[in-house]
Amino acid sequence: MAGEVHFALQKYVAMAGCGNILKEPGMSLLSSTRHMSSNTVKTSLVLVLYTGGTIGMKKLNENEPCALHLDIFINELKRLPMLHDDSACYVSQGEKEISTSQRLAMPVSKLGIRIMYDIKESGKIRESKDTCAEDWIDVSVEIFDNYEKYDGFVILHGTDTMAFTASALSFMFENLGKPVVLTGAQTPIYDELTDARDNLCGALLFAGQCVVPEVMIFFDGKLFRGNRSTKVDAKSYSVFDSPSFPPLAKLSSNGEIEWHCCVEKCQEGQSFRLHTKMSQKIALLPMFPSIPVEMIKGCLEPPIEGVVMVTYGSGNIPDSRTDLITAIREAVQRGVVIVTCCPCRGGPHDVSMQLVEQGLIDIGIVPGGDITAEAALTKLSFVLGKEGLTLDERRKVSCVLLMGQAILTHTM
Ligand SMILES: NC(=O)C[C@H](N)C(=O)O
Repeated sequence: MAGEVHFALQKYVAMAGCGNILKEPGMSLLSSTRHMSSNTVKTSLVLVLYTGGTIGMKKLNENEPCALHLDIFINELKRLPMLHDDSACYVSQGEKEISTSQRLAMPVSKLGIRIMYDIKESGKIRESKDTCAEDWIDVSVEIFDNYEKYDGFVILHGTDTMAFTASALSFMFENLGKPVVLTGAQTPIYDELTDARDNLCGALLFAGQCVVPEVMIFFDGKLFRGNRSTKVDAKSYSVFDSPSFPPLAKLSSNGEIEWHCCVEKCQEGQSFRLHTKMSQKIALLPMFPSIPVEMIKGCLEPPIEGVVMVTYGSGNIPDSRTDLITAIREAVQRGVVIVTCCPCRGGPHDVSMQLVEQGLIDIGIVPGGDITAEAALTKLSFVLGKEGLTLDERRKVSCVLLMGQAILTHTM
């Protein structure tokens, strides 16, 4: 079991503000690409998994609500020159076509690469408000089953729960060596004014021509680390942000990519693995002044095995409340893993937070540092779904920053 936990530590590390080291891995993608269509134009192949969301919503009939139709979506893409170049010659070199997909080809990019892509439905097609762990499993299995065949993956997803899916996948994939980029839109691709076309183009460009071996979200010109992202705006095109981590890269209007983070490649020779056991015995507990102890007790009761406690201010809980602390201690002694998350920007990075964190540790709570609620919940779900971990290992793996020491660096 210790070995299983260790994989994550060895995977790769991304550091903020280290300049552009992705040129190297990017080149290695090109040289390893299996799909060369001619001597001059290099090609890569991306699988687009369509799960639903506003990006594909279409009203077919006045009296009916908007619905999602993959065929109509693909026909729309074929009409858009930035997303399909009909004149492109794309010979599949003997590779078998998947029956439910249709291959499209982007125009040759600034880097001289022709990105070709297949589109396929994944799981139940729906708005993302209804997404659940089964959908994460469906889409992860699609990627796992098609891993060798494609150079990168794009997941079309509704925005409401995109950060949950991105976070969950980042934990479920072990030793991922190819880019997985989630995107969607504020308005359908069929609208005259829409972010859908730019978002899909950008996601394809990153998935098809860069080696960034992680799960990411591309939106409004920015590429975010998936498990650092959160939905912050329901109206503007800047839907996502990663509050405690800079965007990995930005795509400028002239198609140039500006990298902000270094991303190291995953361990050579380690095979890609998928973990699909996700516990649903988890809960989210928001702290607020005068919170009734009954609410805390109710939230910590069996069958719940893990709780993400949303702290207030710079990461505090009302720890002068003995009724509350007693309830928490009892739950911790029963084996419940309690991890904090703090919605306040910069909160847990404050030096004084070391004292707060020490106080939380003394009570038995795992300080989650600057983890997002989405990442904390999905990480807990992943950790509690893992068989054979001791309680101590569960707590250690759930923790992001334990006394300043980074644990599971790759995932956060
Ligand atoms: N813009 C969107 O995609 C929102 C939509 N309700 C969803 O999450 O499916």
